[in-house]
Amino acid sequence: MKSIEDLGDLQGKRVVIRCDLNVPLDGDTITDDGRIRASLPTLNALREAGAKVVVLAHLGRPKGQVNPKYSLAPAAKRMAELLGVEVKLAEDVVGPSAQALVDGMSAGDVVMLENVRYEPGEESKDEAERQALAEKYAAFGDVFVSDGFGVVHRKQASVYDLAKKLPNAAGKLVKAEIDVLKQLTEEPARPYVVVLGGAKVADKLAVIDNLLKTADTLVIGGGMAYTFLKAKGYEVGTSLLDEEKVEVCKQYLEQATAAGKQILLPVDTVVSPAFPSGEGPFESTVIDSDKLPADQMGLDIGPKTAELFAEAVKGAKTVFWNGPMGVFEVADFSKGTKAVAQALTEVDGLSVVGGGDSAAAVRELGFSDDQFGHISTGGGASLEYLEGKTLPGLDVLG
Ligand SMILES: Nc1ncnc2c1ncn2[C@@H]1O[C@H](COP(=O)(O)OP(=O)(O)OP(=O)(O)O)[C@@H](O)[C@H]1O
Ligand SMILES: O=C(O)[C@H](O)COP(=O)(O)O
Repeated sequence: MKSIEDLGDLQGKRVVIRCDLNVPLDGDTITDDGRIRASLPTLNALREAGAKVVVLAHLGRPKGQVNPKYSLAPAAKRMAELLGVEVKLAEDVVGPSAQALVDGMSAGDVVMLENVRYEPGEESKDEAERQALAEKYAAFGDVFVSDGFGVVHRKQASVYDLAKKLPNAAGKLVKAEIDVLKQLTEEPARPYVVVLGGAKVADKLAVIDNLLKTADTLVIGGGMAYTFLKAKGYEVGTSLLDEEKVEVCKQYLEQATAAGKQILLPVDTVVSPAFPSGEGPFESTVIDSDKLPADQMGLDIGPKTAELFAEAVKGAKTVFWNGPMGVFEVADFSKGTKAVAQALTEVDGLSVVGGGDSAAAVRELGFSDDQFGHISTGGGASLEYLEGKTLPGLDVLG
């Protein structure tokens, strides 16, 4: 994997860079700008080298449709503030607006294209469709820099196919993330505990198979937990559930027992009649996990679980955590996430938090970055790296 220094003299060259600017938003206010800050070292280095910097990024999952809700406008504005230079945002991804802005660039300028996921080709399973879009991205640059670590697990046009079309290098963020995550794959100090939560249940259940081989204990909370609770034969009310994965979760539980590994699940749950929206206050009750009423939704781990999980975390020598334990954005459902975050700060060893919302959660709940060994910008990407999987966006570089 080359570094940006290996790309030769960048003075006046157009550098297309893939960043992960998938930041949490409340309306159009960014609630955590960590991923934008993490992109700055590479962007600054490119500008200092005299490059014309063309930023590609996604926000959310607009599924190939233009949708102003997923515009990169807030990210472009924040990037401009942090860089201290103008960041012009194109009105389209590869259309006339993008072309005009790229054509008008001078050395050191930064232009951002609109959300790459507005283009159906970006996430297409059809390689030819992705390639055709990647060709258009490539026409905007002389070289490509991959720095969106949070998205390197996706085989998508701006992450994977584009790298095949231009001389490429990994950015500073990608390099730095790998340096830390390597410590977790190469003989981690034990006990090694992995904590999983969040809402991307289908995506992240798949990593458990391999994590069961490397980690000593898996702690499962957040939206991930209910598919496991169902696999144990419990009813989960209206909680987040991936019905198709119940059988797989049963197998994971059996696999763990056979391998002498632990999977810790919530013993109690904070439930509410509906997903919280608006200002609140919200009704909430603590219920044992095997007694969830049919009309209630689990939105946080309960206090007994918080204690159980915190003990497991504190006893570890290596911990990786991805995915909040509950809907931490709402104070009533943030206690479990806070308890786990607190436990991570007390670990006598390496503690790593990964993921857009997970990083946002620890910061929003009052913790500072230096209380953890590392805060990774990658959630799914970090998990797949830890699994030992080949990540398309890394594999393609070099
Ligand atoms: N019990 C639950 N029910 C519904 N949503 C939940 C529950 N617990 C947590 N969440 C939601 O999960 C979301 C975060 O999940 P996600 O898997 O995206 O984590 P992440 O850290 O952002 O990782 P990545 O970077 O891979 O996206 C939060 O918005 C939170 O409200
Ligand atoms: O938030 C993330 O994990 C990355 O930005 C990737 O987003 P995705 O899961 O929608 O591909």
